[in-house]
Formats: sequence, structure tokens, C-alpha cells
Amino acid sequence: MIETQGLVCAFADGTALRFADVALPQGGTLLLRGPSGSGKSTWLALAGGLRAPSQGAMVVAGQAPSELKPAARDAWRAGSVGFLPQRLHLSEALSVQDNLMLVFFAAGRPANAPAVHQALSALGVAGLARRKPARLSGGELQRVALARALLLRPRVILADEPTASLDDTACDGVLALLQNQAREGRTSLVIATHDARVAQALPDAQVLSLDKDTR
Ligand SMILES: Nc1ncnc2c1ncn2[C@@H]1O[C@H](COP(=O)(O)OP(=O)(O)OP(=O)(O)O)[C@@H](O)[C@H]1O
Repeated sequence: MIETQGLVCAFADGTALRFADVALPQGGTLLLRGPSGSGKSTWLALAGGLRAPSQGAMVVAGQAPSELKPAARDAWRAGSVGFLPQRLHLSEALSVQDNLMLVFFAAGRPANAPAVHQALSALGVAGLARRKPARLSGGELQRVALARALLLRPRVILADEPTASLDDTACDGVLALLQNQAREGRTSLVIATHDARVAQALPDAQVLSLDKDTR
């Protein structure tokens, strides 16, 4: 479940983004649509507790992230939110397996190698566990990043332009994976995108349209 009311994010230079209210039930899908610079990444950062709203309220998976103290907010984020960022931020120094093991450290939980294997298997990439990210294709990297996002069974997945650099077949594949995972885990799914193919593929999704009028 995600709810926002009167959400505003103001930056130090005086720029303020004002967002329309959202009420997304648990397990629902929300598309954040709008041109470059309209505020999609900012909305995701607010939902993940990486930024605090300057006005208004936002509740994500039963929690207002901005009300938590920093350490509690980091633990909440690690346990409740799966990020699929635009740039995947996998460590080139570590194997796929060890990249995913880092998630447990970030959440303050005991390392769980079988859970890593299971997450990679679910996305068909368990055979890549010992490889370094530099030796994976773009599609393989995206599956690994999705496995990482889903490892702790988050209540919410926040995906930033997950299809931007993909051809039509790969785009369909990523959207199917995201939808399957969301359905199976009853996970809420938020996808920031300016890719028209995403809205076509997800006709039942709620849409938050952002444009320059958010200023
Ligand atoms: N730290 C900042 N200081 C001032 N303004 C900022 C800051 N971060 C973002 N903005 C402003 O907020 C607007 C929205 O940025 P944001 O990155 O959320 O847009 P976006 O829709 O995700 O863009 P893109 O599709 O290019 O990633 C930007 O145009 C910028 O003017």
C-alpha cells in the first residue's frame, strides 16, 4: 500500500515539485509517467526514504519513511523496499553471488546463501553466480539486479526506467518478470518510465502523470 497526500519536494535552490495524491493498494501497480525532469526519480526517492518531503505525507508499506530516524530508516528500506535503479550499481569487484550477499549486511540480517541461490534460480540466472558483472549481458545484469531487489521479499518494488535501453522482446521479458514477481509476492510495483510500451503492456496499472506543471 502506498498513500500520499499533498506531497511536495523542495530543493535548496527553491525549486519545488508538487505531486498529485496517490492511493495504491497492496499488490497494485503504479506507473510514474512524464518527460525527463518531471520528477519521476524524485518521487521514487521519496517513496524509498532517500529524500524527505518538505510538505505533505507519504506512507509506504505501512510506514512514513521520513518519520524514522536514519538508522531505522535504512533498516526499513533494506527490508521493505526493493530498488531496481536505472544504473544497476553492481560491484565489479564482486561475483554476482557476493553482490547479492551484500543485501543481508545492509539489512543487518544473517547472510543466507541458499536464499541468494533461490532468488537467482527464480530468474533463471543461478548459473551466473560465480561470474563478475562485467562478464554478463545487459539482460543478464538486469535479471541479477531484479533478483537482488527481490531477495528480502520486499513489500514494494521501485523500478526506475527498467526498459529504457531494451529492445521490444527484452522489454516484454522484464515487464513479465516484474509482474510475475509482484503477483506472487503480493508486492506493490512502482515503475517510473517515459516508455510508451510500458503503459501499453500494463493497461490495468494506475498512472501518476507528471509533467512540468509539477513545479
Ligand atoms: N538536488 C536538486 N536540486 C535542485 N533541483 C533538483 C535537484 N534534483 C532534482 N531537481 C529538479 O527536479 C526536477 C526533477 O528531477 P528528477 O530527476 O526527479 O526527474 P525525472 O523525471 O526522473 O528525470 P529523468 O527522466 O531525466 O530521470 C529536475 O528537472 C530538476 O530541476
